[in-house]
Amino acid sequence: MNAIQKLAPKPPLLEVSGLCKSYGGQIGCRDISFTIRPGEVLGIVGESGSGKSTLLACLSGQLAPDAGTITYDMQGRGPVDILTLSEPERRRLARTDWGIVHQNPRDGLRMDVSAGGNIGERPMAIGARHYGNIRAEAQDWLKKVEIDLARTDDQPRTFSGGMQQRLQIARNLVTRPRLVFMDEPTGGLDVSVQARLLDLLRGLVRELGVAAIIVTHDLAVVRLLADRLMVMQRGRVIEQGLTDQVLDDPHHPYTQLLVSSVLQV
Ligand SMILES: Nc1ncnc2c1ncn2[C@@H]1O[C@H](COP(=O)(O)OP(=O)(O)OP(=O)(O)O)[C@@H](O)[C@H]1O
Repeated sequence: MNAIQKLAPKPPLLEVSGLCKSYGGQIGCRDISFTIRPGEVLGIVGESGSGKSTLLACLSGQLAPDAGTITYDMQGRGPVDILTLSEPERRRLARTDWGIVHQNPRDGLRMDVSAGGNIGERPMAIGARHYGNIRAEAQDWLKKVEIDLARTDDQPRTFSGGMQQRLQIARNLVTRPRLVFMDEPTGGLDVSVQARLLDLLRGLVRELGVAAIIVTHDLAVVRLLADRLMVMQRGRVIEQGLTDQVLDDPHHPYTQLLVSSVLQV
């Protein structure tokens, strides 16, 4: 790589343009455009009903938008409009290049499969076959997310909420995805458990250089994890920029309310 190539900005990993989704007459999200570069973490905040989950569901292929394009730089293939991918192609993308961390770990884990099995399933789904290696990798990830190896063969239903969430994170990161979607990853957990989980997430995201889109009500979460921030209100993006800039010097009156905590999101 020459000096000019080193200095050139990385091409976008994800490019979203004019994305709209309505439910009948009800606006879900409207005219959303942004880009994410490899390794970048984008936070999305806004009050309840502002369209965060709708946007995340469209981006991660769980919901079909009414208009707009979502271009993803697929490994070995280059930029593709994910809305034109076939269903098997999109499923493969979701298993390999992407991770999805749900607010409720029950939505992202198989509760009747052991903790080790929950992690090992992902590498198996993309071709890993050697049982010893799969188990070793699963245990390596259990260690990374601070789950006692003695619990490898236990089902997640016997885990606490915080442990389940850490297991869900390990399950998603084991295949080293390039983009992870997270919906309120610390929601529903005790404050002390949230703080530890956030620390862990921050370390893993940095170590792996993974890009992430994090939807949250919690400004502390974006302050700690997100490079850039998008603020949504009534389905639209009303302000976006570097996280510290938006939070320290908010321009839109709604963002000012959010930051001054007058408004409970
Ligand atoms: N399945 C649905 N049918 C009809 N309207 C919906 C549906 N899902 C969402 N909406 C509407 O779309 C708008 C955006 O909702 P969305 O769930 O995306 O917001 P949100 O910001 O994620 O809210 P929350 O923080 O409460 O999860 C809201 O007005 C909501 O009522």
